[in-house]
Amino acid sequence: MSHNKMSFDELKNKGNDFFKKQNYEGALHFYERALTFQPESDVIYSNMAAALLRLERFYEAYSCAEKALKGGSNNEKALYRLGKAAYGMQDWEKALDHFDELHEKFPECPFAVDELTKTLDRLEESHSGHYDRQKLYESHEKGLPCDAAEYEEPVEIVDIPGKGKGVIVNREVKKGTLLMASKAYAFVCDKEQSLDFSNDRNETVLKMPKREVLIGNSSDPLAQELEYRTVEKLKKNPQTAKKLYALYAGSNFDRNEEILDGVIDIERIQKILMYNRIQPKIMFNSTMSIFGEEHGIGLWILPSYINNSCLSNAVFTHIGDVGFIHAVCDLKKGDEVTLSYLEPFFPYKGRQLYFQKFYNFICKCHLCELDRMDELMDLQREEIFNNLSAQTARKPPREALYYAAQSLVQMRQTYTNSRKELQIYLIRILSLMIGHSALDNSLEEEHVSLVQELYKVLGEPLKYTIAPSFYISAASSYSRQSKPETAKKFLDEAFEIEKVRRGADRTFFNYIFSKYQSISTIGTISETEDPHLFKVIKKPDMKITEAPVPLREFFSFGYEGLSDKVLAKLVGNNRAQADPLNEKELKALEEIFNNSDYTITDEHVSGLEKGLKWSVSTITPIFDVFCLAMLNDSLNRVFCSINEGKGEQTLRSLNNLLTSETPEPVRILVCRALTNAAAHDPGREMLRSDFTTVVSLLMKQIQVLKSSIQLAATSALANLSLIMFRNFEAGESKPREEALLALIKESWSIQSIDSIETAVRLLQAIGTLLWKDPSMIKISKYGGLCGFVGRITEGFVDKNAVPKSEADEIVLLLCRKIMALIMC
Ligand SMILES: C[S@@+](CC[C@H](N)C(=O)[O-])C[C@H]1O[C@@H](n2cnc3c(N)ncnc32)[C@H](O)[C@@H]1O
Repeated sequence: MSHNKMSFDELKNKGNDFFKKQNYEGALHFYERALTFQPESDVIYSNMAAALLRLERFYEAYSCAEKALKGGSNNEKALYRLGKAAYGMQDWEKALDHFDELHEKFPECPFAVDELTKTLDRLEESHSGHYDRQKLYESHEKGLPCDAAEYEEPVEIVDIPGKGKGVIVNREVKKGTLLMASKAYAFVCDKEQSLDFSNDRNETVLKMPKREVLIGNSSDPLAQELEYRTVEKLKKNPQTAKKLYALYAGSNFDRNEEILDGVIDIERIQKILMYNRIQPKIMFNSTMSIFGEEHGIGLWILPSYINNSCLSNAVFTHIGDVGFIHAVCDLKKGDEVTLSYLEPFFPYKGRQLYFQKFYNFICKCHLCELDRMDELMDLQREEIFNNLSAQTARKPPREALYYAAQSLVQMRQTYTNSRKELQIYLIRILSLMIGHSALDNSLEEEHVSLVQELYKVLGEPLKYTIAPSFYISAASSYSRQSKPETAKKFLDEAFEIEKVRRGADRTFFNYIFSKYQSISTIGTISETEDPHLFKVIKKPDMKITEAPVPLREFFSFGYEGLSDKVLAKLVGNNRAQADPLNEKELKALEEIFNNSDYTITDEHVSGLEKGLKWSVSTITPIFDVFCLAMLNDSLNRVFCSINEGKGEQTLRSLNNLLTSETPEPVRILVCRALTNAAAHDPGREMLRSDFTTVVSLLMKQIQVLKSSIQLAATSALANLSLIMFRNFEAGESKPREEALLALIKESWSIQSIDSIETAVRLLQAIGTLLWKDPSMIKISKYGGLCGFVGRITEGFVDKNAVPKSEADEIVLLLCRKIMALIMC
């Protein structure tokens, strides 16, 4: 039937069909046409309200629900939709009135009480500023919307000479006070990065009334998506144009200009986003916080009015799209609220360039004024720091600390006493030293005392941007040294800071801490006497008890899981050989197998040598023994040393066996032998002698879809990464690059990973391979390693869902850690 000839009922039914199929735009089209027959139809208005609610076009939904209510046929639905629309408009009073009426008139309505309770919660938040952060956090983690009201009681927007508009406090407030809470106008979470932000969206924007189109000028997909969502929000709720267009958009735009309804001023929106969007990861380096997992980019209207100070008196944090601003100093009535648009970690010149380039202003805050007066000294400081960075770049941690300690003395001398609290370069050196000391377990004492030293140097405001992660890392160190008391002290300090900067109470802090502290200290905090503090990672089912990156020790395949059948098979297979092992040699291999206290003799060596020449169909029991022999210092030397032993020959034979013609059980054992070879120096030397080939061959084994072979190969790979990492620390970088290239090259042929243990090993191997080397990170970035890491992770964990097991969590954490490494 032609649509033009449809009756009212047919149009209504058609609309309902579309609604059921969740095509709300389609439904609206037919409802609107039905209205041409019956312009006052309350049923149609009520249905339209429902469709508009689904489309989040709250203002129109409200007006349709009002009309439906006037018609009066089904007041229950109309009232409910009216309340929902008011809720979407964040008009809590109105929503409360409608839900109240709904409850009163229709006490049986199943939704009324829930909606009333929710609305009352929002009203309470908007008046008291009390939020259930854990609930918000859990919603966000589950990918659900974060339901929260705005709060702005203690602040006001005013004109600030020389800065345009700004925010002041309208009363005296104490440090830690919540100054505002704001629901983002538009928001994109980092977790969504893997989503395909569709390309044809630009077209939608182009079709709209506009002045000029510049869309797509930003290359960051998150920023582009934010722009898209901002425009979408405005399109759906044009009534919000006024508050959006009132934001600062640079000197070429008059924020008071009347803009016709429905006009999407793209150029202005882009400028508004440029000047006002908040991206904590980049601006405040919040990876340094234990809450660093919550990242995103958003436009928050009220916080957009806050100006910059490099030593800000407030701090921005967010849970999903709900932004919070807390005072981090006591403030007097009328004081301007400030945020640091950029970590003050950056030196003066860098900060100024950043502000000029991205925000078009010259910062005259207290820190910048001091730095400006001190500019010559700052140049000298920069030089000292840059020299130190170059000097320590590829040095082992101990040596790096030695140089840094000297620079620290030099740096101290560049500061006069009057600059006690603002010694950014001292902080930078100390942070660098903390970073180095964290790489070496034997430097734990130094690590902790450096953190303490940093604390003395940090001024109040800096504590809130820089400190918590350092406290946590010192707490972990003490915990590892079995000093739970001191560990707890540091953890308490971290809590005190998080209490101020994000209003965390102890329960929430512990909740987040137990969930995320493992990002930086995964699997390394041992149980302490205070189990509620260091609950940490429970042992996952699959025995992934440790998953550190970079790896701390070599993996090895031990005696567990071997049965006496191996020996019986050895004896049996020996009988079938043309040149069998003699009694003494058999006995010697038995000793290796039983790990009895043996001193190596010629028979141990000759037995293995002979055995390794057996055919692939009979060789497995020999390999079982050979794997164990690799763990023995002397046998490892005999078979692996390049200079004194048969290293070259052994590696060649092992490599030759890693072809597809070799039966899988043998290849598994070869991978295990390669893994175990790393147990001693000669074995490491052997593996180092031809990294590239070994890495390629191991990666090929991962292409076989079987857990045992994948696990053996990834374990060997992880060991190789650790060898390379250690050599890199000692100044050698070339083989690492070659190995990485080989890994990337082979990675594309890996279809699937069979077990979560393998995923963990592989991620650890990759993380260790990249650790701390900018050139490797560059290769990874451009070589597409991120995609590979993402694929490994996605095979096990839905990135947007809550991990179901500890093992899932470890995979996710490793993935995040590697991504952070690559994307930083
Ligand atoms: C996020 S907005 C802040 C609110 C803005 N002042 C307004 O009028 O809406 C950022 C812009 O504010 C101005 N601004 C921020 N901090 C400033 C400061 N410390 N000194 C001068 N201007 C500043 C710059 O123009 C910057 O691009």
